Amino acid sequence: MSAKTDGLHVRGLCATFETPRGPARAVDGVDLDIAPGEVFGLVGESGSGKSVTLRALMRLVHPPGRVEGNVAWQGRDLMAMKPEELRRMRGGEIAMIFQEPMTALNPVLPVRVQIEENLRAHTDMNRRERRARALELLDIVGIPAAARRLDEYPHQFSGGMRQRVMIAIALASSPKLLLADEPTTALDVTIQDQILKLLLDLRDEFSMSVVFVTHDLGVVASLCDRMAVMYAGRIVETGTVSEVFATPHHPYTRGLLGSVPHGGAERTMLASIEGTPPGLASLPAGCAFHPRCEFATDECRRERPALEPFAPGRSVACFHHERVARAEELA
Ligand SMILES: Nc1ncnc2c1ncn2[C@@H]1O[C@H](COP(=O)(O)OP(=O)(O)OP(=O)(O)O)[C@@H](O)[C@H]1O
Ligand code: NI
Repeated sequence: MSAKTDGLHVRGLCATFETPRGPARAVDGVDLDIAPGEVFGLVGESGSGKSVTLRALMRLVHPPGRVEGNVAWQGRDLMAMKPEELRRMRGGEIAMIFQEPMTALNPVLPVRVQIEENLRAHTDMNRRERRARALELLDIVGIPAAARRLDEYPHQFSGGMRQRVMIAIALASSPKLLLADEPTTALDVTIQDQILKLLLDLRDEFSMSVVFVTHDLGVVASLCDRMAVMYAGRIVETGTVSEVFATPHHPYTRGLLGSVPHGGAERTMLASIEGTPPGLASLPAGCAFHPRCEFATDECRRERPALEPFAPGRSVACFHHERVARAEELA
């Protein structure tokens, strides 16, 4: 593992669950490098392992689930951290936001108390400073009449406002890394846009890194610097967003991007691809994507392609990636 001391560096991350059909590797050898201030998009079909990746790297996969691999954050080894140290890190330097805010919010505590709790746990502010900062945070996330709303309970907020409350709580600790798992999917489009814009502003203000899990390619195009595409627990392609959108090298990426106009930042969900994703406990031999792939050859049915660099900053796990890229250029 490299000795880089800033950002997030993940090597060989695996997460395994026991299922009635045998062990299922939901995350299988994932590598990630996220620089400070970088916004990184993680995409892939439902079940490809995006959420488990985020949980695994925060060590939130509980037994009998197992996690292996190396995760270094600012030069510190998250996998070797004591539970106490890890708890301080989570919700502190590293914050997480999810699709469903009610799971992250405490229904019986006013919003003010929840923000101030987080400030108390993760900053050395005194009581007066915490009060002032709580108000400021609700303001930052764009909640109107923040002073009045501070003493309300989560259920008194609408879906979009509740999402903002969750973000305000997450940001109370001034995180350096935000793990965002489809935090806007449940909201209507205008509110989604406001919250995404807010996240970008906050990225600038706090210079935090963001790992963004989403099904929305428009979000990736307008928000993210680099991206990775996951299939059956593995990363099959990575690169800058503009390069991957312009010339996908993996047939799966090509399929996902199918409906996106080149360089377009329209709100476009991942295209659906013919066939279904494989069951994790019974992956096909060779490349897991081969049964759905129009480029597949005997080699693909026999051997599993490794994720390999083919250009600066670009990697792909496909024996035929040059053919795929050419097909894209001809299209
Ligand atoms: N606790 C668990 N026990 C067993 N299997 C699990 C567990 N958690 C997740 N999985 C399996 O791991 C695989 C990856 O799930 P994950 O939630 O990461 O997918 P995802 O890419 O986030 O999908 P979505 O886009 O629907 O959120 C799935 O097959 C899922 O069923
Ligand atoms: Ni998920």
